[in-house]
Amino acid sequence: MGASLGFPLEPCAFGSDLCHTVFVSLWPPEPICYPSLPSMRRSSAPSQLQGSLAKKPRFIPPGIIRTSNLNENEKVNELGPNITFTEGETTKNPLLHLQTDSRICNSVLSAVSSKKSAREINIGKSTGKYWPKATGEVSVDTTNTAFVAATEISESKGKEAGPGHSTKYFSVFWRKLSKKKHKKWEGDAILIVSGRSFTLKDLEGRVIGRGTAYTLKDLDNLNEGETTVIGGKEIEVMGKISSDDYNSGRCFQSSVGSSCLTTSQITQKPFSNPVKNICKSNTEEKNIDDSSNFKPRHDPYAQNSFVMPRPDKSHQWIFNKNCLPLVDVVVDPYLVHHLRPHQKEGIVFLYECVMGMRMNGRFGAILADEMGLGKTLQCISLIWTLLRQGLYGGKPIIKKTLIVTPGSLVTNWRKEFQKWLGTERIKVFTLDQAHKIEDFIISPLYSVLIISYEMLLRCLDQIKNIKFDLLICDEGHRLKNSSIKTTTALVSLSCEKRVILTGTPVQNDLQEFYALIEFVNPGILGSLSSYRKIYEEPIIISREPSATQEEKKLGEKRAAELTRLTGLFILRRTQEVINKYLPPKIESVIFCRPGILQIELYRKLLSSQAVRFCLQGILENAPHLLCIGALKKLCNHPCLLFKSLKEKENNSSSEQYEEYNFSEGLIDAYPADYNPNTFSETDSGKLQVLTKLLAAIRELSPSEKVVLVSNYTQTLNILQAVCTRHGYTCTRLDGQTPVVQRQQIVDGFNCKHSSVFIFLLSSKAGGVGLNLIGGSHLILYDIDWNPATDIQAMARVWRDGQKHSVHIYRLLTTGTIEEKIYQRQISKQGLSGAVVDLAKTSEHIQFSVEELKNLFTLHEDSDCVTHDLLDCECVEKKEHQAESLEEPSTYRSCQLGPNHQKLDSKKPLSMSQLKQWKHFSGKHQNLHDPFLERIKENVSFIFQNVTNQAPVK
Ligand SMILES: Nc1ncnc2c1ncn2[C@@H]1O[C@H](COP(=O)(O)OP(=O)(O)OP(=O)(O)O)[C@@H](O)[C@H]1O
Ligand SMILES: [Mg+2]
Repeated sequence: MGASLGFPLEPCAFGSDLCHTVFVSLWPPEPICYPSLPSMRRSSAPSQLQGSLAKKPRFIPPGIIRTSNLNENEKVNELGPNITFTEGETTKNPLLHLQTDSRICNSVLSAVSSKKSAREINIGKSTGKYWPKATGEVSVDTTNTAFVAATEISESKGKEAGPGHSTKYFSVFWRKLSKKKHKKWEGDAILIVSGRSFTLKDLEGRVIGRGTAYTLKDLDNLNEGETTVIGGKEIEVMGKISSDDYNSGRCFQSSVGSSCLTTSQITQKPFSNPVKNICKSNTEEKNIDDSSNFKPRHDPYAQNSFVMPRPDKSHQWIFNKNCLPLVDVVVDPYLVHHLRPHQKEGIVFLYECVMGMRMNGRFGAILADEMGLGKTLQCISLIWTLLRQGLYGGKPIIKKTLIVTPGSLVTNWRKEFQKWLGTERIKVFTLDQAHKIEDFIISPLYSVLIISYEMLLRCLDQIKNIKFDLLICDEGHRLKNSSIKTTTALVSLSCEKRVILTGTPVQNDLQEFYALIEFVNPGILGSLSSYRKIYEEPIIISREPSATQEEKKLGEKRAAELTRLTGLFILRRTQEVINKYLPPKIESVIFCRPGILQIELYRKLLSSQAVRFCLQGILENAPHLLCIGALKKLCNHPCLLFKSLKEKENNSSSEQYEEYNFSEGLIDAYPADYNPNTFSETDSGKLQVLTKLLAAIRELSPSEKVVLVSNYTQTLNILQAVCTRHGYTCTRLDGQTPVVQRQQIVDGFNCKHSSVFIFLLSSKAGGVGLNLIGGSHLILYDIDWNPATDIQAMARVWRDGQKHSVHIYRLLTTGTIEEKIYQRQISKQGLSGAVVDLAKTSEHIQFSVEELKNLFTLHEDSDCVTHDLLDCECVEKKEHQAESLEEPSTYRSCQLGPNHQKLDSKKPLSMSQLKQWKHFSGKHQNLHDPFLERIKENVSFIFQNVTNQAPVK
């Protein structure tokens, strides 16, 4: 390619003697088509190439970075006399061509020592599926890689197309009709023509003109360069657009995400002639006499070396202005032998993103690996590599890194640095009460600052004055709202290499998704309004049941395009990739029979005026949240409801309770001398099960520990009281725990020699990010509307480093609202494949009257309403009665017939998947699980699933 480019083939002055260890770029290594720099969007439009450019300022849609103000001609001149374009290439983006042309990669690398071929970049070996390429293309193992975004989201209104006509699309310039002499085009637009009607849309997707009654001939025969007047606007046709380009939305943002040359570097730095560069580098070279800089820091040819992908020519062109030799970036072997294959893949992904190798001019990434996959280690490896090494002349890529994380994880980050790099290699600074930001600022020792989101806001002014080259936001889904203070604060930092880490899927809400993307790669999806028009609206419309085929198709295409675009810088792998490193996990959903007092109170509550009011269908101001809250409290323990009723009774401002006569008769249902502080364990089905379970664990596995999770502080108080009653040592982490103490508490629990038996955890306060591998039994005492909260909590113990088999118990009160919430979690969320966001609570859920009716029903005669709903064959055959827990999970009694689906753990558990779990009535003779055996008296039903079960010999 580019054969006609007369590039002077001058070898780089550094050189050949380094060839055996360094891959030296012979700049320019071979003839390259250098690009014309401006936005390439419509440079091929004949109207622009016909000399009319000056009077038609190019319109750049928001979000597309302008490359230069120069016009085409000027740029071509700047390329110098030796550079010409081959015919036809002036109208393309040669760089884009370069990047997608694998030959380029080959030719660059051919300058490398012949050892290269004998050598393998070892991550390729280890995963067998992933191979980094110097071209910036990346192939990712898609079996375990679910790129976040929108496979579920689908799609739009193709109103512009009338029936029976093929729709045509044109890119046009437009301006208002005017009699002025010197008229200017106002912008680019897309003209959609269908039969006798047309729609004109600007590049933000807004309709700026619409009309009918044009003769078919007029509109159908529009040709490039032709001008016409439609709907009061003058247009000039620049070219036809394929329906595919329109449907995918590419025509609106064609330079976004397409790896074409839209880099901010080019915007910021003046275009420089490679010939001049060479001269410049020759002089600079004299100043650089430390040739050892040009050696890779670690031997790239050593066995198991882990070498980062090399840059392609366009990257070199942009970032290696001084023509420094290219040096292999090799991850420290000290780290490499710990890395799992998926972590190597993740490190390459992060490296390519922050280096701008995946998308020119974009340096952001979202690593959305599921919980426990070691996002921390992947980042530490990245930081350590970039701090010490660099592609061009070996110059380190970053100097200072800022890590922002929830308060409870600040110390954990420091400990992870120590764990993986020791104390000597790197100095990290954690900001807390004892360590002030001033100390970080004045000390040259520290290259990493770890800070909580809260502290960031407090020290923002000082932090803004520090130059950070890399910004990592842990549990970064909190940045989904662009107007909150934290996001605004982080956006105000000038650092352009930004990484968000999150274990929570980010694509469920398209606007929040936009906010996260906008944070890491500002402008990549255009302005919010254009994003809405081009992606969000068509996608949402296409999901409505009333959507036409056309709308569905458009929405699907737009969703696919959004996935493609964002997939370049979002990576998500699921738990399965580390399953093999983890011990077995036995997950049980336990349906606990409610106590007598519970049932009585429950009935009373359901017949209360408040509940009746909710069911009348007037949902506005209905007290349904109040009722739901009361039922949930009752399920946890009647004493919780008693306390809140008494509080409300004494509190005259609680109009709500009075208005609906809420406590009417309820208090009377409690024994006259009821004392909530000396509560009885038998009054709550779940508490009875819990105490028996704790006793069984204590007795049968005395060395094992328990994590006990609740969403409510008051419930944790009860659970803590139970621990004290039974003499169990416990520790507690909830929203009130001071941040500085959190890690200490976690460490104390995880310590092998600690005497603490139970870790009481408030899932909302401390669920995210914590490692509680000291515990091997995790009990979820109550259920949250949001499956993400529960999933987060469950992931705390089944993690790397866990030595015991893990038991997860989810306690639900049979027949009550808890079962309904569970069903909602697994049916709605499971079916859509989505996990709602952590911040969503029942306040965000809209309930229909039907749903409320269902919620406010007590099923007293069922052992398990959830199982009744499954339509399971075992009901007739009574198979589950006979099933043994020891059977491997492949031998399930309730396999679905033709509807049988393979378990797909990438999605939350669905109803049909639940059917495939082993399940038993509490009356079952032999549960073959010593812990469950001890509790079965109070249990009506159990579902159980075993992951990573040791093979049966
Ligand atoms: N390659 C590895 N070998 C052994 N242990 C590892 C490895 N990678 C990570 N770990 C350990 O696994 C645990 C989980 O890692 P980490 O906290 O980074 O997970 P995460 O992806 O951030 O999860 P979350 O989303 O829950 O925060 C940590 O204790 C970490 O030290
Ligand atoms: Mg984490």
